[in-house]
Amino acid sequence: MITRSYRHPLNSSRLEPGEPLLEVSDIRLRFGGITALDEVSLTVRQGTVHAVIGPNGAGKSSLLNCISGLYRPQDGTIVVHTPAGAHDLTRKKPHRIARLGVARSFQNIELFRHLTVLENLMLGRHIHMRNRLTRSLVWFGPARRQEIAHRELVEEVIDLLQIQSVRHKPVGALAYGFQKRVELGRALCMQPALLLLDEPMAGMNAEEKEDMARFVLDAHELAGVTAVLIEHDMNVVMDISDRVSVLDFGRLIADGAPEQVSNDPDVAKAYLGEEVRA
Ligand SMILES: Nc1ncnc2c1ncn2[C@@H]1O[C@H](COP(=O)(O)OP(=O)(O)OP(=O)(O)O)[C@@H](O)[C@H]1O
Repeated sequence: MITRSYRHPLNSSRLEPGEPLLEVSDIRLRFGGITALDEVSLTVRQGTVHAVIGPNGAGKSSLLNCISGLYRPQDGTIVVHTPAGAHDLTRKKPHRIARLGVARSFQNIELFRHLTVLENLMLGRHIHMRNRLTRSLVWFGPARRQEIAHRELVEEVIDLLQIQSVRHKPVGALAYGFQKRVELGRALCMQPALLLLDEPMAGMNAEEKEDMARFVLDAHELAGVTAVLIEHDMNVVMDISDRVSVLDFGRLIADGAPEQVSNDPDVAKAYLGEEVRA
C-alpha cells in the first residue's frame, strides 16, 4: 500500500497491516420476533476495505449500528483493538465508540444542511477539541494554535476529496454526490481508526459512483484508512474490496476474497432468491 504523508495523519490506528482491528464474535440481535443478526462473526483487518453485502433486510445496517453503538446486541462481543488495548464495544455509548476512532457515515445523509461544507467538516473535529471557551480566553495562544492545526487537517481532507470549489457553500445547496462526499469528509476529519460506510454510493449515477469509489479508495490507499463498506453494486464491491462478508436473513453465509465469494453457490442462491422475491 502506498501511503501519502500527511502533516496530520487521517488514520489513527497504529496497528500493522493485516492485524485484526475489529473482531465481531457470535453477535445476536433481536427485535421482538425478528432476528436481525444471528451468531454473526467476522474480523476486519488493518489496512483493508471490507465489504458487507446481502439482500434487502439481511442485517447489514444492523451490523454497522451494533459496531457504532446505536444498537445493542443481546449476545456476543465486538472488540476494537487500539494502541491503548482491546475494547468491547457492545456496552459502550456511541460517543465513547467514536472517541475510540470508529467513525461512520449514514445511508441517509446526516449533515447540517444550513452550515457550510467547512463548518460541517470542522464539526468532525469536535471530538478532538480540548479547549473550553473559558480556557481559550485565558490561554489564547495554545487555543489559536490548536484551531490552526484543526483547520490544516480539514484542508487536507478537502484536498483529498476535491471539494475546494464548494468549501463555503451551504451543504443543502450542493448536488447529492457532493453531499455524500462531504459526509465521507466529516468522518475522515475525525481521524478514524475504522471508517464505517453505509451505502456511500446509494442513489448515485454511474459517474458519481465511480468518483465516490475513487475517493473511498484514496482514503484507503493514500491515507491508510481501514473501511467497512455496505454496498449493493457488485461491480463496485468487486473493484474496491479486499474482503467480502455476505449476510442473508441475519446469518453470515460467506466470508472471503471477492472472487471466492462471487463464485459461492450460497451467495448466488441468496441473490437469486431476492430476484424471485422482487
Ligand atoms: N429498529 C428496528 N426495529 C425493528 N426491526 C428492525 C430495526 N432495525 C432493523 N430491523 C429489522 O432487522 C432486519 C435487518 O434490517 P437491516 O436494516 O439491518 O437490513 P439491511 O441488510 O441493512 O437492509 P437494506 O439493504 O434494505 O438496508 C429487517 O428485518 C429489519 O426490518
